[in-house]
Amino acid sequence: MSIHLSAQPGQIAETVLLPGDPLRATHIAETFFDNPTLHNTVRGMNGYTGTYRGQRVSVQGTGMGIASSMIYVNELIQDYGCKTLIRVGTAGSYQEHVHVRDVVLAQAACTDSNINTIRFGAKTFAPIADFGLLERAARLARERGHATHVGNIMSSDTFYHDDFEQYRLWAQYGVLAVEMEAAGLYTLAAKYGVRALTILTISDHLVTREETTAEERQSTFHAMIEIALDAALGL
Ligand SMILES: O=P(O)(O)O[C@H]1O[C@H](CO)[C@@H](O)[C@H]1O
Ligand SMILES: O=c1cc[nH]c(=O)[nH]1
Repeated sequence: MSIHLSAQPGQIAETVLLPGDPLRATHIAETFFDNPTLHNTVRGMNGYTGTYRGQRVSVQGTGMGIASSMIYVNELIQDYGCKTLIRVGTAGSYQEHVHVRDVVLAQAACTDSNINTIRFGAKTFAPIADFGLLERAARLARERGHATHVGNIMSSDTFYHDDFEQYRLWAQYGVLAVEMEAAGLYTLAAKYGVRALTILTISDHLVTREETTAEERQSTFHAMIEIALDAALGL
């Protein structure tokens, strides 16, 4: 047991998928895992372990934002020995050519969060994905023909910005989309020497203002989940 997870030692697999939404965790376990067992309900943050194509795998909801998700990532690595952490999340597109339902593989994550100012002061740290995982995921996405983009994203502490248009600066620098956790995940993965990747599905569009429903966000977006599970096979 850790402070925020009630799983017993050994109950969580070395590979963990990390959706922000705990109900997406339930959906993933029920749809993709064989023999899933629920190992956490503390704070309603559902976590399950099962097998996928014969390999043990877990899924753990992290809540929204870097602050919440880093608590789970810390405990999964330090208390449960997890080695491969793949976030499967939703994101808002910053770019006209990155459409709703497209997949984004986050090669790196900018952030407006203070997490790395606290660590590194005025010097900046570049939070990046594990290259091996990224390469596997990119190959799988290409083979499956799913509209997929690889590049930089923004992990923001703020969902509702006072100035909606502030995203345009990041868009000018080629940032593809915004979510709220990847920079924290990548930073902790670097600190502890484990693999991490963030795979996102575009759920809404800051340029066109197109949106998906909460139901779609919770239970569809299967392409990214299959890419995440298959990219981790054999690791
Ligand atoms: O769909 P999830 O994984 O929660 O990810 C995105 O959705 C939430 C905001 O609606 C934030 O957590 C953001 O990162
Ligand atoms: O953080 C997020 C997630 C989805 N859509 C957004 O606009 N922001």
